[in-house]
Amino acid sequence: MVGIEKGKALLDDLIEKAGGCAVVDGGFATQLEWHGASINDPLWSALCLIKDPDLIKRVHLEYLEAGANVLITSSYQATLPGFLSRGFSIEEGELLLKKSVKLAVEARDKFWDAKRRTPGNSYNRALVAASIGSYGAYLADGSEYSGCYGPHVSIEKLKDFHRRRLQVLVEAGPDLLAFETIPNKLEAQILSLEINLQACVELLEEENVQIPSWICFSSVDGENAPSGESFKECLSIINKSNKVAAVGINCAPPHFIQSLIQKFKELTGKIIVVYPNSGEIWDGIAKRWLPSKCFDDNNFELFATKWRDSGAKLIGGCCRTTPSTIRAISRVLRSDS
Ligand SMILES: C[S+](C)CC[C@H](N)C(=O)O
Ligand SMILES: N[C@@H](CCS)C(=O)O
Ligand SMILES: [Zn+2]
Repeated sequence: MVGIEKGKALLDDLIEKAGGCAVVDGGFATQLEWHGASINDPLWSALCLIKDPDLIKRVHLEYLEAGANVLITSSYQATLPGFLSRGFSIEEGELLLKKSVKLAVEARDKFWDAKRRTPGNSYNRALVAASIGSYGAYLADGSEYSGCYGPHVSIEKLKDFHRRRLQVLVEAGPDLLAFETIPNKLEAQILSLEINLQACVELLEEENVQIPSWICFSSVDGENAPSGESFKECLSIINKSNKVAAVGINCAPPHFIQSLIQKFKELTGKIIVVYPNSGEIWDGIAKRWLPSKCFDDNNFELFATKWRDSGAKLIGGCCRTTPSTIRAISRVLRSDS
């Protein structure tokens, strides 16, 4: 087995060994902030790649200790234009992107080595998913939750935005790519193969990416992508790509998840991945989380089994969830698998 099939087998194996449902980590930026990192910045969590890489590794280790089977890298808002605007050269920006994968791989390997030395352990090595935040994340105006990219954003522009970062992250050697908070069909479209759609010869195909991806959407109404486009439309495009192993929802309120899993089950045969936020709402202008209908760790524990029973095979948390949330999810999924 080679290339993409080998990568998919690695993911299937992880899920199987985890008892049918593997655990994704939780809010990465949230935990950085809990440790005192100041990330109110256009680079958001990626600022720590410059300022405090040791903290990034520490947070990855905390999520592994909490039971995460998949680590998502610190590259959500790490982009070459973002680094260039801070005075870095292209080469330096590319090194920062690579560093995001390196830090997660080092944490994963350190944790795995320690576990392997424990007699009688049945620990399975975690996978590293390189985060690729949406164009809206880079814009840093909250548009990953609205899908409003304005009239001048074409498929070509989005492909140009994603292409080099995708190449660099793949070269750094993660196990998976995690496209996060995709808010509209146009952006999903560039990530998968749909030869007959507009000018779109899709990026994963063009770049002949040999590791599997997941594509996760945000949602603000619990039924559609934030742009208002239906998930039926979005998934019909993604379903045609063999490069995409899993689809799902991230950073949406947790009370939307159950019905969205049921909807996705009807629309795709791909692995379903869900990692909602706490239910708080991001105010992209004020740059802060507003309280709303929230889940605490007990709710996550209660709902994780329901989400698994509905068909999700990768479950974790996104913004405003912490290692304690992941510990609760991991404990409940392990105890009755
Ligand atoms: C997942 S959101 C909370 C990340 C931050 C956002 N892109 C911003 O920069 O405002
Ligand atoms: N994985 C991202 C958040 C996506 S909304 C991070 O915490 O950096
Ligand atoms: Zn999030």
